[in-house]
Formats: sequence, structure tokens, C-alpha cells
Amino acid sequence: MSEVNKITNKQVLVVTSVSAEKEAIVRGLGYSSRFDVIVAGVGQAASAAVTATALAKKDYDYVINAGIAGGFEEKAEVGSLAVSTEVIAADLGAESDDGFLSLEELKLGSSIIEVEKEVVTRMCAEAMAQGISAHKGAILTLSTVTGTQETADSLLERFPEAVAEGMEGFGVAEAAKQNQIPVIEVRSISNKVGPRDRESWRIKEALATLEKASSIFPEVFK
Ligand SMILES: O=C(O)c1cccc(C(=O)CC[C@H]2O[C@@H](n3cnc4c(=O)[nH]cnc43)[C@H](O)[C@@H]2O)c1
Repeated sequence: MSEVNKITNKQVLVVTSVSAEKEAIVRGLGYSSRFDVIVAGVGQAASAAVTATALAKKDYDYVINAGIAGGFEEKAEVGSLAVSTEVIAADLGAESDDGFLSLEELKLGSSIIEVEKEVVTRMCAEAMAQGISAHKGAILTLSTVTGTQETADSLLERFPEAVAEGMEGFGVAEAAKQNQIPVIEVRSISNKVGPRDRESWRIKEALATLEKASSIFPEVFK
């Protein structure tokens, strides 16, 4: 069968945290009955609970956690797009005199959820073709927005592959994983990760990038 005649029927759940993100994505998608876009609230608990409920109500083939995020310096600039190669719960673990101990080190489970590499590559390639600056790498999930250079540096020291941080990715990804559904995190960058400066957040610009990136979803998630 030629590419043109292939029937595409993947059902995709897109999970956002706030309605401004949902509205940007709905605008970008235009009419597409394969995509359901929901608002789950801020943080891992809300995003995991709402995602799990949505997955219990309907069969989906793919889950996307999409929204705005902080970008790490020299990794993902404001206005660009971050696409997760892995979703990492960066503050799930224990502090010790020898540094942070992850769930893996504590032998209590996993704080990393892998993403299908070919989908990441496709998403980045399609985004670049649309003129979006796209960066692939780990996206960290944190319960607290980083607000100091010290925390930003220590996160990059622990996760040199990180490009961005958000507050919901791991919650959405864990719910998808428990339902054996592949997941990806796609985030537009509204601010730099580092010393708190809310005035410098470029939410309008990030929502515009999110809208543009969402217009690619039907092509990437076929
Ligand atoms: O005020 C608005 O108009 C507005 C519009 C869209 C989204 C927001 C949010 O505040 C969303 C909160 C959401 O943003 C993520 N986020 C953004 N930057 C960071 C960061 O540096 N570190 C962690 N999370 C970040 C996060 O996922 C929140 O859920 C406001």
C-alpha cells in the first residue's frame, strides 16, 4: 500500500495542565477526531490521576504530555520546542550526605520512563521542517519550579542529557506505562531554568510554539 493510501487511525490522548495550553493545542490540531485534548491540572498527582481516569474510559494508542516548560541554559531556548527521549522524575528519591539517591539506587523502582526513539526523531524532524527550533533530550519532572542557579546546576550535573523541566511528565507517563501505552512529552519553552524571574516568562511565545507544534501531531502520530 502506498504511503498516501495508508489509513491512519491512532487514537491519541493529549494531556495538558492548564486550559491555555489545551486551547493552543486545539487551535494547532484543527479538526482531528483522533485526538482528545484534556486539562489535568498542575503537578504529578493531578496529571497521573486524570490521565489514568481518561485511559480507563476509552482505548488510546498513544499518550502525549504537552505544555510549556523551563528550558536548561544552552539546551533549549525560550520559544523553542523540547521533545523527550525519556521522562524523568528528578526529585523522586532521597537526599543523603553523598548526594541525591534515585529510586533506582534505593532499589525502590524506576524514576525513568523511556520514549520510542523513532517517534522522537520524527517529531523533531517535522518540527524543524516547520521552522521550529526543536531539541531532543530528557525532560525532568519536578514538584517545585527551579528558582536558583544552584538547583539548576545540580540538576544538570545529575542529568546532563536534560533539556527541559516541567511538573507533570512523569505522572502522565506512569499512568500510560501502567496501561501499556507509549508516551511522549512535548513542551514549548516559556522560560529559562534558573533564578526565579517570573517577569521574563514568555508564555505567549511558548503557546504560539505549542500551537505550531501541535499542527504536526496528526502527521507524527499516524
Ligand atoms: O499565566 C498563563 O497565562 C499561563 C498560561 C499557560 C500556562 C501557564 C502555567 O503556569 C503552566 C504551569 C506549567 O508550566 C510548566 N512550567 C513552565 N515553566 C516551568 C519551569 O521552569 N519549571 C517547571 N515547570 C514549568 C509546568 O509544567 C506547570 O504545570 C500559565
